[in-house]
Amino acid sequence: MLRRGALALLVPLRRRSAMATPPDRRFVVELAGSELVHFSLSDDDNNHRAPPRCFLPRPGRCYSFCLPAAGSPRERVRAARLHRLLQRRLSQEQPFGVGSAALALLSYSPSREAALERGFLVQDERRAPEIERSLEELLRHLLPAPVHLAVYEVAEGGEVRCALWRLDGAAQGRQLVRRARVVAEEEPALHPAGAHLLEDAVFRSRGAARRILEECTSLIPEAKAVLDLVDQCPQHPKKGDFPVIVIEGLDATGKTTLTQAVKDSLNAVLLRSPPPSVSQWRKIFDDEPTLIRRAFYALTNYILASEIAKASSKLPVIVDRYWHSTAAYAVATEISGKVQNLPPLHHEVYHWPEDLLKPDVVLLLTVSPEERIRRLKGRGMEKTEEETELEANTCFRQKVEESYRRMENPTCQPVDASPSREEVLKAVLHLVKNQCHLP
Ligand SMILES: Nc1ncnc2c1ncn2[C@@H]1O[C@H](COP(=O)(O)OP(=O)(O)O)[C@@H](O)[C@H]1O
Ligand SMILES: Nc1ccn([C@@H]2O[C@H](COP(=O)(O)OP(=O)(O)O)[C@@H](O)[C@H]2O)c(=O)n1
Repeated sequence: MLRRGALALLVPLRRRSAMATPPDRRFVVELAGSELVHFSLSDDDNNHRAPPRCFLPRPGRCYSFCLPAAGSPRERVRAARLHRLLQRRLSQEQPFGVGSAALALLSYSPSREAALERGFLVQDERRAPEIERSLEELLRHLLPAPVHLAVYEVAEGGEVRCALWRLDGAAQGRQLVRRARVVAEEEPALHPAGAHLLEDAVFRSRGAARRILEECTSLIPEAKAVLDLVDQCPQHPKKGDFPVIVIEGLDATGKTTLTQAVKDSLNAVLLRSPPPSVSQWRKIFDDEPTLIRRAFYALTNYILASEIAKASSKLPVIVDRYWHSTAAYAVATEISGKVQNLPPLHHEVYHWPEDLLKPDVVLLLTVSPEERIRRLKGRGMEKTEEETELEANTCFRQKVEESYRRMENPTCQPVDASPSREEVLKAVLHLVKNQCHLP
């Protein structure tokens, strides 16, 4: 049974180019442990490059396919939701999941940034015929024809060979498009998804995020409610005369505790992000692909901005998370691999949006991983999927924190939040009173 709105996904994605694999197409797959493997397909007998570090379980087999990721907001929304649906099917539904794993695959062209495609590399360690059969059936059912399915095997001598098949619609037939060797490729200077962050995950303006959620109203009814709330907010709310201080940081660094204490000490207004007016819809959007989820959080920051503008005309304002959370988690989610794969310092993705009310001070609470886990356990609350991800995935946590540290104008000023509640409060009040010229 297709999920709500999934049938609408079948609105034809942009027709794929007739050539299945343009000449300079590259692939990158993220293995367990955040290791990236870059490779390409070569049928040039003079290309004696070795196969990539192996993504092929022996004596297994692998399959891969991709969806276009670039295009209009409508095309990107449908491709993102289709990708999310496939991710669920490939990890939760029989016969997948048992003895097979679906890894995130990116297909890109070094010469054509817009040619980014997102897909999966399915590892089948048992070479089970039902995996190939079920995968083909899934692709015929969910993806607009023609679909290209690559099948990888290890040939004698350790070579990795690929057969590329073209599946035309519901008909059972498939045509062999090409056979090629799989060869290792150098890691490009910039992560292939980096150039797309600004339109796919870190929105540069209220309009850019709005255009994505507008395309969701027929698929997610709550999107309309969010858009209505955003549209009631002034376009460029002005900050009042009182200081606006934002507290940022990973889960369980002590933001909730500290912001409450600072509120009491400064007789400030405490605002949280996302604001209460939209928090009932978070679970719905947290369940969506990054493109839609981050557009939701980006828009909630604009709703929060109008609340900050009003509150800061009367009292100091302390904010628990704001735009830096949205951007840092978006970057860390979209950029696979390790910290070194993040966009470089001063990249536009770290710059505050021109049309969003800017705070006076942003403090980044930092604690050791061990202290965070202690506090997570101490909090005893149900862990969100993301917190579980953070706890399980040191690499993801490092990418979030490093993204926070790279933010500019305003920067996120690190504050050691490991000491006691009282000591952290004292240090923060000292910082804030100095920087905001408070008595
Ligand atoms: N300075 C601190 N020292 C020890 N425990 C703390 C400190 N600050 C917060 N905690 C505890 O850590 C847990 C997480 O704090 P919380 O404020 O909820 O973090 P966040 O809002 O960043 O997720 C809570 O149980 C809280 O009581
Ligand atoms: N302005 C914001 C606020 C939260 N978020 C997302 O919401 C997640 C957790 O928010 P939360 O408030 O439940 O987490 P805690 O503050 O309780 O640690 C963050 O990890 C972000 O992914 C966001 O993207 N943008």
